[in-house]
Amino acid sequence: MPNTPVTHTTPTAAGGSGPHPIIEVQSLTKSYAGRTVVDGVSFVVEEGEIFGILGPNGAGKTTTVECIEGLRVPDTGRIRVAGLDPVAEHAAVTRILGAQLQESELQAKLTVREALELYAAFYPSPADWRPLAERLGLTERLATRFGRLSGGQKQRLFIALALIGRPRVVVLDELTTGLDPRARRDTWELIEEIRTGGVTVLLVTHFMEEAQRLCDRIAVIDRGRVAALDTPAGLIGRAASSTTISFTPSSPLEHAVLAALPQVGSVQSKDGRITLSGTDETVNAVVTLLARHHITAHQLRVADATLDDAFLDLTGA
Ligand SMILES: Nc1ncnc2c1ncn2[C@@H]1O[C@H](COP(=O)(O)OP(=O)(O)OP(=O)(O)O)[C@@H](O)[C@H]1O
Repeated sequence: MPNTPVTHTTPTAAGGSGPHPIIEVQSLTKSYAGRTVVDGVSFVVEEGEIFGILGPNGAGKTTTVECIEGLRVPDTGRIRVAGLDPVAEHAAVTRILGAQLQESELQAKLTVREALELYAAFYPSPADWRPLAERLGLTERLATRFGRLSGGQKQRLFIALALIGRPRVVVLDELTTGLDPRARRDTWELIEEIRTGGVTVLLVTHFMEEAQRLCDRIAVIDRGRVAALDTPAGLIGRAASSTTISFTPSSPLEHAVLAALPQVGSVQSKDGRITLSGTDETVNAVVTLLARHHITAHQLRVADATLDDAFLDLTGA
C-alpha cells in the first residue's frame, strides 16, 4: 500500500476557485419521542477535505449523519449534498454520497466477489471492482464468505462497497472501532488514499488519535450541539491549559510562588514532584524562577496538550 502524504491545508475545489461546499447542514434538529438529540447543528464540509465528527456516546453524531444520507428526516433545518436535498432527491444523493454499510446489512454467506458484483450492479456507471479490490488488499479474499473475514477485512470490504458507485463524498461511521492497532493504521492510510483520489471524506469517530491524524477540520458534537468546529491544531489551542510541566525540585518550593507565575492553571505536588498546567510562556517563567531560587529541576518534563485534553474541556466527557 503506497504511503500518501497527509496535508492539513485548507482544501480547494477542483478548478482552484476556493473552498466549495459539498455538504451543508443548517440548524438541524431531530427528536426521538419528544427527546431532542440533535439541537441546531450547523456545519459545512468543503469538497476535498476529511471532515471529522467527534463526540461522546449518544451525542447525536450518527443521527446527524443519517439525516445527511437521507435515511432520517430532519424535524427542522436544511441539508444539502452537492446542492441536493437528501430526502426529496434521495436517488440523486445516493449517486454522490457513498455510505458505509453496517455489518448486519451483508449476508454472512455472500463471498467478497459476490458482494462487489452485487453492489456494482446498483449503479449506472460503477467503478471497476477488480482494481478497487486490489487497492484494498481484497484480491486474495474474493472467494471468502463475508462471515469468515477478519474485522479489518470486513472494514476494507465496506470501504470498497462505499466507493464502488464512484461517489464524490464517502461517509465512514466508526470505521475502525473493534480493529487492532495495526488494522486501524492500515485503514487510516486507506482513508488518506481515498482523499488523495479526490473523494471528500466525512468521518464519524470517537478516537482522538484518528481525528487528530486524519481530519482537516473537526466538528465536536456534544449533547446534540456543535461545541466547537476547528482544525485539530485549533481545537488543541483552545484547551484550557496547553502545556503540562512537571519536575522534582532539589529543595522545597512554595506552591504560592509557582501559582503567581503567568498563565498557571493549577499546581499540584505528589511525592515531592510538582505538576503544573500552563502555556509555553509558563515553561520559561518556571525555569527562570527556579534559577533565581537556586533550585534545580530534576526530571523536568514538558507535555503539550492533545486533542484529548481539548475534547475533555469542550465536552466535560
Ligand atoms: N431510532 C431511535 N429511537 C430513539 N432514540 C434513538 C434512536 N436512534 C438514536 N437514539 C438516541 O438518540 C441519541 C443520539 O444517538 P446517536 O446514535 O445519534 O448518537 P452518537 O453520537 O452516534 O452515539 P454513539 O457514539 O454511541 O453511536 C442517543 O441517546 C440514542 O439512544
